[in-house]
Formats: sequence, C-alpha cells, structure tokens
Amino acid sequence: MYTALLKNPEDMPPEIGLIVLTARNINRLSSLLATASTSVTSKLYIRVQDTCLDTILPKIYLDSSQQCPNLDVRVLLGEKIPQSATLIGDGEVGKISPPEPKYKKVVLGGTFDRLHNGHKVLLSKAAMLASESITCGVTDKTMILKKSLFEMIEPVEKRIADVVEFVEDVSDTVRVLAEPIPDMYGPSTRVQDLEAIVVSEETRKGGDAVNKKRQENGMSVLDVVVISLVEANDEVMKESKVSSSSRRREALGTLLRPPYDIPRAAGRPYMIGLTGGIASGKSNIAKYLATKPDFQVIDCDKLAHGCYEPGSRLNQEIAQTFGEEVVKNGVVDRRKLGGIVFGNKDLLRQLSELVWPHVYEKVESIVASSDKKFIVIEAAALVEAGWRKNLPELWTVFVPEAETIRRVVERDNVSEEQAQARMRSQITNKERIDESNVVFCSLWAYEETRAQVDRAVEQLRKRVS
Ligand SMILES: CC(C)(COP(=O)(O)OP(=O)(O)OC[C@H]1O[C@@H](n2cnc3c(N)ncnc32)[C@H](O)[C@@H]1O)[C@@H](O)C(=O)NCCC(=O)NCCS
Ligand SMILES: Nc1ncnc2c1ncn2[C@@H]1O[C@H](COP(=O)(O)OP(=O)(O)OP(=O)(O)O)[C@@H](O)[C@H]1O
Repeated sequence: MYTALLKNPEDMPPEIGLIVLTARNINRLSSLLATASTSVTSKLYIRVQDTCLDTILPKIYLDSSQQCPNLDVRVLLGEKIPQSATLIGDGEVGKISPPEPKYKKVVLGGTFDRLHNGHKVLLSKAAMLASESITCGVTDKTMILKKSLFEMIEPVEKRIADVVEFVEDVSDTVRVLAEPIPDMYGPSTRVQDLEAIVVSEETRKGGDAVNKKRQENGMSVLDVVVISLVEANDEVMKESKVSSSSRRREALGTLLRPPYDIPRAAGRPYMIGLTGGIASGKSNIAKYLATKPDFQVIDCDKLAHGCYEPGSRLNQEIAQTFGEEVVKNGVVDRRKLGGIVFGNKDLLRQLSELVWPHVYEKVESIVASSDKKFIVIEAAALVEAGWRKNLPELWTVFVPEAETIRRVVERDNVSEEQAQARMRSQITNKERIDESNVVFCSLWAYEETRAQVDRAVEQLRKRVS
C-alpha cells in the first residue's frame, strides 16, 4: 500500500506521492502541494474524498501548476489506490464519491503534446462524463504545422500513448479509443452513437463545427460540455494559460534524448556537435560557449576553407569529381564550383563527402592536443556530413522558417526568393531536431538564448564526469 513520508533527510526522496483530500484538509491544499513539490520527485496522486470531485478538480490542477510544476499530478477518478506511494500530510483512505456518468460515449480532441494540467482537466472531465468509453482524436500531419515550436512536437504515437496511459491510470472504468486525426473532425463526425463533446473555452467553436457537420451528415447533435482554461503566465511566449507551447519552450536547453553511446578514451574531451540552418544563430551560441572555461569550440566551416589550399589533395579530388575546369593552377574557382553545386542537393552532398574527411583530420589533431573537458564541433552541415554517429551529443539551434527568411534577407541583402532557395538547399529544422539531444531556439532576446545555453551546460556538467 502506501507509506508515510520519510523523516530522515538522508533517505532518498520517494518518487511517487499521495495526498488524501477531505473536507478537513481541503483548505490546506496549496501547502500540501508545496510540500509534495519538495518531498517527492516524479508523480503525485490526489484522492478526493467526501467532497465534490467535479467542482474541485480544476482548482487542484490550477494550484498544482503553481505549487508543484515539477510533478506529474494526477487526480484519481476511481477507487484505485496507487501502489508504493508515499502519503503527504495525513488523511485516512475512505470512500470516494465520483459523479454519476451522464453519457455512455464522449468524444474530444487535441494535440496533447507534453500532456499538461489543462489537458488533464479536459480528459478527466470526459472520463467522468462517460460510463463506457471516450473517443479521442489526436492531431497529426498538417494540423500541427502552425503551432509555435512545432518542430519539437512529439510523434503522434507517443502523444496517443500518453493520453491512453493517463486516462487508464486515473479512471477504473473508462476505455480510451484514441486515433490520429488529419483534420479537426476525426471520429467525431464518423461515429454515430457519441453523445457529448468536451471542449475548452478556446475550442468551443470547434465543438460547434463538429455539430454542424454531424447535422449535415444526418447524425445526432452532441451536447457541448465546456471547461474553463487553466491559467498560467508565460511572458516569453505571451501565453496566459497552461500550454504545450510553453512546455516546448521550457524543454529548450534540456536533454531531450539520452546521449548516444560512443566510447570515449580516458582523458579525451567529450565531444558535442553544434549545428543549425542558415542564420539560425549558431555562431552566436558558439561564441557564447567559447567563453565557458571548460569548453573549446572548433569552427568547422572555417577549417573547411583551409582545406582548399592551392595544390591540396582536396582540390585534386574536386577536379576529378566536378571537372578539370573548376580547378585552375591548383586553385578552386569557387564561383564555378558554387554554380555547379548550389541548388542541387545531390551534388552538394558529393562535395560535402569530399570535404568532410579532410576537415575531420584537422578536427582530430585539435582534439588530440586540447586540455578542455568539452569540445564543441560547430558545423552547418554536421548532420548531412554523417558526423552525428561519431559524437555522443548533437545540439541544434533553430528559428521558425519565416524568421530564417527575414534574417537572411536582412543580413545578406538578398530577395525573399533567394533566401528561400538557400534555406531549401539545406535539410529542415525538423530533420536536425529529430536527431538532436539538446535544442535551442534563438527567436527571442539574446539573454533568453543564453539562459537556454546555460541550462544545457549546467546539465551537461552534471551528467558527464
Ligand atoms: C482542432 C483541435 C482538436 C486541435 O486541438 P489543439 O491543437 O487545440 O490541442 P491542444 O493539445 O492544444 O489542446 C487540446 C484541448 O485542450 C484544451 N486546452 C489546452 N490548454 C488548456 C488549458 N490551459 N486549460 C484547459 N484546456 C486547455 C484545448 O482548448 C483543446 O480543447 C481542437 O482545438 C478543437 O477544435 N477541438 C474541438 C473539436 C474536436 O474536438 N475535434 C476532434 C474530435 S475527434
Ligand atoms: N538570440 C538571438 N536573438 C535575436 N537575433 C539573433 C539571435 N541569435 C542570432 N540572431 C540573429 O540571427 C542572425 C544570424 O546569426 P548567426 O550569424 O549567429 O547565425 P548562424 O547560424 O551562425 O548563421 P550562418 O550559418 O548563416 O552563418 C544574426 O544576424 C543575428 O542578428
């Protein structure tokens, strides 16, 4: 069952906590949540007894966002008591009285990226209203492209699994039928015997649109159940509600996937790749990292220039691959070569394949003589060059495409079309991010970028001995 909160400060803090909320201690909710925030490390269950669950639930999630944002809070909707949870405060486990479900089948939809307390209220409301099942559409494909930091949205399979796991964890009875949706309707306008749709104040119009389409299709009209927004303040993202965009922003500079398992000889520096698309803010971050006493930054684009020395091995290889006419007297005619490879991904790749081994040689000799603990390999085409597989970590900086175009037009004094062409000749932000361990976004003030980098460096120093 559950144990009381340990008092010995030397004991490891428990992962999972349990608060039993009754009419007696409900006025201490905020302080109980604050206690949980510092005494458990991962998850907090809340069991509400002899109080109206339906009314108190949104307040619990709102207070949790303020008092214990570090915890995955879950208000229990059924009799289930979580195993191996540590009791926070006092309270006897007794009977709970969940509201009678009003419907058999309820529908709802969302993107559900990094499940947050607003999502939990919405899903819990649906689960409390349904005696049989909730059908849940989870947005996919073009539905997510307009969202801020959409490149960081987790795969739809993961978001579906999180929705199902949450509902099955808090509810004893309800089945969840979740599926990806390519438009705002999904199963809501396909499944005949649904009875209600749960939406929030901001998606009420979506609920009305579903009903309009159901009527057009000769289907029954759904009851529209509206929940209030769980509020929060994110000044950087200009959000006034708990939101996935804020969660994505908070994830910037943190470890998104574990480091790759690359063997490292004793005493050898720990290598990190730093990459990003054109005008993403890479050099700015590299410059900042170079100010850290335990870091050395190697600018590969600069090293690459050094490989084109007159008469170099690389120049001979270029002549063999792209024709004698691009190399005159041992010197590469960069304009001619640029004219051949620019705008052609295959030829650009061929050129990279010739250049990168030479750069790698230079990098190796710098690394061998470095006395720093961390070496950052800064390169625009790091992923394309296939270097990711040699490095334990890849750090990527990006900005949304519209900002890239704006920056390139302004910085390089080119037309929007030319800026587009330059951007399109590279791989996409999403392709880089999908391989990255840490991601930065330089869309906001410089101090915000530095805060992301500081977060990454602090975590790195802790995980690498
Ligand atoms: C088109 C839809 C599905 C896209 O979802 P969206 O991108 O908004 O998802 P997101 O994950 O951000 O939010 C999911 C749901 O949680 C709600 N929500 C988000 N944040 C909060 C919050 N802080 N507090 C309360 N609710 C919140 C949203 O309003 C939405 O209803 C949605 O917005 C919509 O129109 N819903 C109504 C129609 C519907 O449900 N269609 C699908 C049926 S299968
Ligand atoms: N944090 C930031 N906030 C606002 N603007 C930024 C930020 N970081 C970079 N920029 C702007 O973006 C532009 C590109 O930055 P930077 O030169 O660092 O990018 P880069 O990725 O090294 O570019 P490239 O690979 O094209 O040389 C600069 O003109 C700079 O003004």
